[in-house]
Amino acid sequence: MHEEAIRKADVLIAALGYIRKFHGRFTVIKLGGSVMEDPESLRALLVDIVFMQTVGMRPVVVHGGGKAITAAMEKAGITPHWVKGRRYTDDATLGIVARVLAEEINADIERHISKFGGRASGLHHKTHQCLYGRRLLLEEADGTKVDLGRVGEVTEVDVEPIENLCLAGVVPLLPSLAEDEDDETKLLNVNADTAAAAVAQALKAEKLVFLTDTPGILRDRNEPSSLISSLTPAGCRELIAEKVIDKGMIPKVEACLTSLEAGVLKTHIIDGRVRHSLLLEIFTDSGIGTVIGNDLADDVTPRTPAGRKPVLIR
Ligand SMILES: Nc1ncnc2c1ncn2[C@@H]1O[C@H](COP(=O)(O)OP(=O)(O)O)[C@@H](O)[C@H]1O
Ligand SMILES: CC(=O)N[C@@H](CCC(=O)OP(=O)(O)O)C(=O)O
Repeated sequence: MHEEAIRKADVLIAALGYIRKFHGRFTVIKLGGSVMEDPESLRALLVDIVFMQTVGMRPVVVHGGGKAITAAMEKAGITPHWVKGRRYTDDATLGIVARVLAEEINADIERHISKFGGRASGLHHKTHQCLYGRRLLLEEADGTKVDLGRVGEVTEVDVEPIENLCLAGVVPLLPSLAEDEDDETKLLNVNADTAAAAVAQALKAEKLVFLTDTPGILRDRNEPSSLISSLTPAGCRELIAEKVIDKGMIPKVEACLTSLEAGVLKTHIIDGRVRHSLLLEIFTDSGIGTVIGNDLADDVTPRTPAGRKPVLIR
């Protein structure tokens, strides 16, 4: 019992350096649909976020909810349709996206955070809109325009309300919806990874953390022990060219690279299904997922069975 108590104190002391280092700094946390599907994982993550806020860090949550949107569309008899990794968004789909993200998921996260003793507040078109954007225009290789409907990209972030909530000890919660800068009565559906990157850049955040359903970036997607602990932007580009980084991981890594270029110090891709993954990544030397930063080395050393890997100062 005595030993166990001392071990607990050691853990607290080990966290102290990180708490000091990140005190008053913004960490943008992106919650993806895959993580939010599992109530137990979500609960543990929200407790981590309450912990971060309580010790004086400034967590800011940006969330998607792709799986819940798909389920709601199917219930409404609309078949989801994907174009270049984005959900084709007609007006009926946009209505569902806005309802599911802002009124259901956002409100649910807010309720849970308050149940765990924290304070959180949704920032969106029903409360206070902070993300503004324009329609996303993509082209095929032959120059033909791709029609994505009401899909957008963020062009501007109103940082003041986000900062004010953080200063007041409240966690801001932003769904990945932007107001159309060409028509203020309309919304745009934004990929949540790119929305999180836009918020991290605007806040000049210390960290941008993606919580997803894989241990991090894997060299072999079917082999969790092939986790790559740390990467440089150049290392990421090589892995994209080699198609080791593929599919849903591409927008995440690209969001990491643009954020690093814009001054965010470190970006992380971690497994939101692991209990307290956020605390383990931020408050321990070894972390649990992949960290991408300008001043890191590409570290592809496999982990030992105990999950240890070379010490890395994050
Ligand atoms: N090298 C890689 N390492 C890990 N996952 C990868 C890699 N390349 C592609 N992926 C895929 O990316 C997925 C994560 O992206 P996505 O499904 O969009 O997550 P989310 O819903 O959390 O945003 C993983 O489940 C995996 O299938
Ligand atoms: C344009 C576009 O595709 N938008 C996404 C927004 C939600 C999202 O990105 O959710 P995840 O993070 O759970 O994937 C969508 O409609 O699914």
